[in-house]
Amino acid sequence: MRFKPLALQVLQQILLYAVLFWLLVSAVRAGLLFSQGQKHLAEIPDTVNTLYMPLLAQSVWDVELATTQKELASISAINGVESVLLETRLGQRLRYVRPHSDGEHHNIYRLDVHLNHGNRESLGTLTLYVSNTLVQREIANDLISSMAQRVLDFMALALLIVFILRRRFVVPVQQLAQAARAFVPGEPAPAFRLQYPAGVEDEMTQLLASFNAMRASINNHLAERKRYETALKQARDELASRVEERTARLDRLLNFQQLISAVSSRFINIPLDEIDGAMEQTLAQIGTFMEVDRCYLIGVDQLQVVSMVHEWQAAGIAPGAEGLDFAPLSSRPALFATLLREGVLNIPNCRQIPSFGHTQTQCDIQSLLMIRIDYLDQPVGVFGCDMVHSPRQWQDEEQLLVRLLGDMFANMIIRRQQLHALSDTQQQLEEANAHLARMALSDSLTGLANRRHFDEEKRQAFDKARRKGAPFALIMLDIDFFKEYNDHYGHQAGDQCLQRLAALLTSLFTYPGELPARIGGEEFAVLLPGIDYQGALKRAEALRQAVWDLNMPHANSRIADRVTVSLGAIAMDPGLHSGVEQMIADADAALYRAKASGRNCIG
Ligand SMILES: Nc1nc2c(ncn2[C@@H]2O[C@H](COP(=O)(O)OP(=O)(O)OP(=O)(O)O)[C@@H](O)[C@H]2O)c(=O)[nH]1
Repeated sequence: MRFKPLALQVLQQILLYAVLFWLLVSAVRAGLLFSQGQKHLAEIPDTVNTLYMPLLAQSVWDVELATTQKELASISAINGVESVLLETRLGQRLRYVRPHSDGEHHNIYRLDVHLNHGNRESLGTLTLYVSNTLVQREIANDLISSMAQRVLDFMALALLIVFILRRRFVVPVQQLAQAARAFVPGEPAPAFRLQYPAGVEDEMTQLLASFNAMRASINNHLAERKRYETALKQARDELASRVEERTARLDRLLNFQQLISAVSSRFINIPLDEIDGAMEQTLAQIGTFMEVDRCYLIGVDQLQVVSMVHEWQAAGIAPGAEGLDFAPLSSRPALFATLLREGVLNIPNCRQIPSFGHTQTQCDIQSLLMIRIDYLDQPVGVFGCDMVHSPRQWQDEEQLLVRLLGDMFANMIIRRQQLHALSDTQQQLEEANAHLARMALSDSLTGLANRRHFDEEKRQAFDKARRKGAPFALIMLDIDFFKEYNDHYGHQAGDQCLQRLAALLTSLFTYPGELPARIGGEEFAVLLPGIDYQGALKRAEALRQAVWDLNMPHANSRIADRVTVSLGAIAMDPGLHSGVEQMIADADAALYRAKASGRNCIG
């Protein structure tokens, strides 16, 4: 857009409105002048009659030509009178034309020339030639001169207005515009001043004040906004760091939960032989998670005697609980006594505790966190973590973790103790059961298989031999004159005799499947799988000879000076023996035959 100075615009506006105003005023004025001119023209005859006629008539009466001409000149000078013609009754014609007249006239007035006093006889005729143009010209001249005057006035006034406008308005506005252009929001600047008369207060000074106020307001606003932005940025940064911290904490809590969950699921229904390994594994997990240098679990029994020690160390860290022996905790350094009493030891800086270095074997520890593990209000152990390389301020959540793990360890220590007790009981029970089983199957006096055991085994051996078509034999034997032996040596000696014979049988029949048994008071039998009749006879003879060789004195025997036995040997004959009982009966019969044949022989 083209720049157009404000003063010029104002001037043009004033000129425009002034011209319009002047045109209006001039039109009114022209109308008034025209009306006055018309009236003046109409009044010319009366004016001449009233003002000029007396002197003119007197001069004509007196025939004073000079005066007459002078009067005619005066009449012709009346505005609108183009020329006058005086025609006297004496035939005199005097014409007087207005100077610079164009000879044009529109109205002609004829006036009778006569004296007003005395003789009113007509002295002649005065003819007036009146022209409108003269009046119009007069009006035009008036208007032109008026306009010229006003133009001059306006020019002077306009120059004055422009000068004042420029000094009081344009220049200050330009200065303000320049100041506004140079204004940099946010940069401090002194209040702007105008080159303006001092002590004046008007719209311009108000505009200046408003401009300065607006500038100050913008700067204040910007400063406040900057403060807000700074505060907002700080709040945002703080929020971001809190979110980051919170996220890390949540991650840690999640890992914490996963650790607790992993540990608890590991410990559920864990068998006794895996508990110690699981504790070691858990300590390693906890130590790694908590980023400590050592963590350890010490179990104590009801007398608070150390019963279990597990420890994990980070790489390059020496064991701390290695030196612990299995002695009462109360005999330990004061540290443990304090722990047993207080329940927890949270020592961020061990070097600040003078007694620590003297009482604790692990003098390298800088920080430690230990808790007493309780079960049903009784101490069952100690769980702790050490920092060796650097001191550590233990966090609340770490203490919580240690407590939770302590509770889980408490259960495991108790479970371990209970499983150990249960295992001991089971072992005792198994031993008792085995003893009972042995008791049920063996003879209490001699330790040989008893009758029940013999009956079960003989059936199985018989069936097996029948099934496989293998040979199978058995020997039955009975001490000769044992009643007399008892009678002579006493029942206790009789028992010892039975025991010696049993020991002999045990030493002689050691092949797999061979079973010596006591089947009656002084009756014995031997199962011989895989042995035929000839083999049975040989083994029976060897036995008889061995008994003989024992040389147990028997004073009341009627056949020898020592204890002897009679034997019956029989081998399985599938054609004769449909069951083992038939074999037993045959063996019994053979033994009977041996007895009948004089004893100390094989039937
Ligand atoms: N000391 C002792 N004696 C027993 C035991 N069991 C049985 N006897 C005795 O063994 C004796 C068996 O006597 P008998 O059946 O008459 O047989 P015997 O005297 O050996 O005569 P023969 O067999 O015909 O040679 C009885 O006197 C029983 O009291 C035992 O466990 N200990």
